[in-house]
Amino acid sequence: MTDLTVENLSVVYGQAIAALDDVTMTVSEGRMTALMGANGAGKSTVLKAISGVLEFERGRISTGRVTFGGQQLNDIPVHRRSRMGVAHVREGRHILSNMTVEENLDVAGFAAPPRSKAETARIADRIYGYFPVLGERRRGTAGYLSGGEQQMLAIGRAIAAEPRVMLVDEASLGLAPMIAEQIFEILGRINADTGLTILIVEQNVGLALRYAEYVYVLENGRVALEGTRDTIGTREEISARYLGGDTTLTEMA
Ligand SMILES: Nc1ncnc2c1ncn2[C@@H]1O[C@H](COP(=O)(O)OP(=O)(O)OP(=O)(O)O)[C@@H](O)[C@H]1O
Repeated sequence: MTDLTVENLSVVYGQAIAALDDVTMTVSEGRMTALMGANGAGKSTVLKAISGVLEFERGRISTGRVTFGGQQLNDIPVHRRSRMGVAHVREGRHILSNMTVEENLDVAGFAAPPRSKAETARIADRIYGYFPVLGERRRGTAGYLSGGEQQMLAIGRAIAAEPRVMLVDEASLGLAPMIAEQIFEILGRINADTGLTILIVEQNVGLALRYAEYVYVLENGRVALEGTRDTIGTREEISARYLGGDTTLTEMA
């Protein structure tokens, strides 16, 4: 099994800021798993420790390990992790604003092993199949896309690298509920069609519980709750207990 595991992971930024404390999680192959929690709970740090970008932020794993398919990732540099199939859609939609949609996908494909022109076109077509609006605007400048379209492109760029596991950080942030729902519906479809393992960080409890099969909730850098979608509790309970009862985070159109 190509499971992704985080075992007894503690992470520190700089000399002293403890962001994660003994976190253990399993992201099972082929599943969509969600990681929830209030602001500052440590959600993004988990994703950064998995993809390796932690090192760019003066963060380090103080104890514990990250493994993918049984192989320890801790000391493997970011570019090699992405070659191994770990894709990270970071918060804030990292796209190349001055390039076209098509160029964004081409450049992202360089993270994968070299491929032919025909293969590149086939993968782009698959991405346009999931996100038709990107296909319609393939020659348009990425920076002029709407927020939702830019989020779609950020996800498309991850898929262009043909990952084995995709980490998606707060895909719904700042988007209209309908657009966020649409993006999650597509993520669910990609997961179902291709069996791609997906780990989402999400503050919108309603969305996370609708699309993820298994859910972890972080509180102050520790796993406070975990369970399957059906057993973990209602979105009202999770919101009240772990997100300060902020219903704006759980409301859906
Ligand atoms: N680059 C950094 N340098 C120093 N401290 C950091 C850094 N990144 C995060 N932290 C701290 O680590 C803790 C966890 O942050 P993290 O971003 O992982 O939380 P989060 O749950 O993703 O929050 P949010 O929902 O606000 O994005 C917080 O206390 C945060 O201030």
